[in-house]
Amino acid sequence: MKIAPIRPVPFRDKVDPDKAGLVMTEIRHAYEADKPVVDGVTLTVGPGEFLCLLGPSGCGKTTTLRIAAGLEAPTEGEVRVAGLKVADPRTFVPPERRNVGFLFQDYALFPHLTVEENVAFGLEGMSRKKKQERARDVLSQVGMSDYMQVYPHTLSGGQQQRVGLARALAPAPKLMLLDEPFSGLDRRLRDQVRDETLHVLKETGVATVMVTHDPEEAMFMADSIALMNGGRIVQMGTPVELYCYPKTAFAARFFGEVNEFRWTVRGGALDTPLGTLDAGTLADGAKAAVMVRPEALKLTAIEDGSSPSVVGRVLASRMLGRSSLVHLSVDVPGGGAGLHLHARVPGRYLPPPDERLEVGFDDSLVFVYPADEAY
Ligand SMILES: Nc1ncnc2c1ncn2[C@@H]1O[C@H](COP(=O)(O)OP(=O)(O)OP(=O)(O)O)[C@@H](O)[C@H]1O
Repeated sequence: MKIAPIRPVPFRDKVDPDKAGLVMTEIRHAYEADKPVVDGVTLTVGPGEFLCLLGPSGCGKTTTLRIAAGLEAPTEGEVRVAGLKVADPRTFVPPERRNVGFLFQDYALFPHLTVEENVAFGLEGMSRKKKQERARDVLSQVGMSDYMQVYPHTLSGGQQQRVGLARALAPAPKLMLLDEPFSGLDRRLRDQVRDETLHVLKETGVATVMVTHDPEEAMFMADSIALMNGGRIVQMGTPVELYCYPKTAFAARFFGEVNEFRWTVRGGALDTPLGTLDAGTLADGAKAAVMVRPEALKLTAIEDGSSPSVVGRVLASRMLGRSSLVHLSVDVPGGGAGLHLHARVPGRYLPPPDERLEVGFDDSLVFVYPADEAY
């Protein structure tokens, strides 16, 4: 299997809508009157761009994908695939005429057809020989040339998924739609299949939208991520923008563990037990929700005779494989229970309980929100 380098895609704001793989404008959808599950979704997926729809269960991401696919007609809004209008209140182009490829978790292969016949099945308007050639080409692209004449039941889950990908790519769609395609695979296989899928899709250069509820998977696959909650896109951007600059407490929490505590703004700043933080636009006296990623905390041994400004007492240390998690208590002014914080450090680092360590932090991974929006 040929592995192509992954090249950056142009920034989506500069994408010509006529050249975009998908443009969805002000999409609304309700299965029951007055209960919208998609509520004003607007997005563009540029040529060759990989966009993940990410969000918690029930936030409307699958419905958004189904609307792009033509498996659902939107109640309001417009959908364009490769420059052609495929849905608006007066237009509805069915899925098979939208030039889209699908890969779903349960998108089963036909058991009575060989791998090659499965892939050739959806090809139209070409001779038998051409269909066979095309099927062979895409099967070679996904590394399945050696299995063309076998039946799907003899293949592993990962191999079946590769055939599913080849079948979806065979008609050279302008847009690929993937709905949690790896969730049926066990973890090790999933990592491998998703890596292969990413490289194949990038080599093909097809615009892709994938639904996932797993932020790590989204960051692994995507050029851009549309984070959804309650039927709306609450933040859209690159993985770095979402992880390092979450605009809301919801986004900060969704992308990974955060240490959280409330603090009051005094003199335009937050004078927290970890150090002084910028209060942003929060007024004096306002309550802030402070969120600190565990990997933002830096732990160092205290040298004899030194007196660091922030000291944490180790409560427990746990090895998690690639990293270690240290539970700490940091004193708060005036005594009391102390702040219970988790620090994530690379590799094996297991300081014993009660050891005292200097605590520093990387302020690019510390976020401050108005407490009334966060809780
Ligand atoms: N065919 C349907 N009829 C009625 N309600 C539906 C239908 N499909 C989905 N829903 C509801 O619409 C809401 C959004 O569902 P959707 O599947 O789009 O969300 P999701 O973010 O993909 O969630 P999940 O990850 O759990 O699939 C949910 O409350 C769901 O119960």
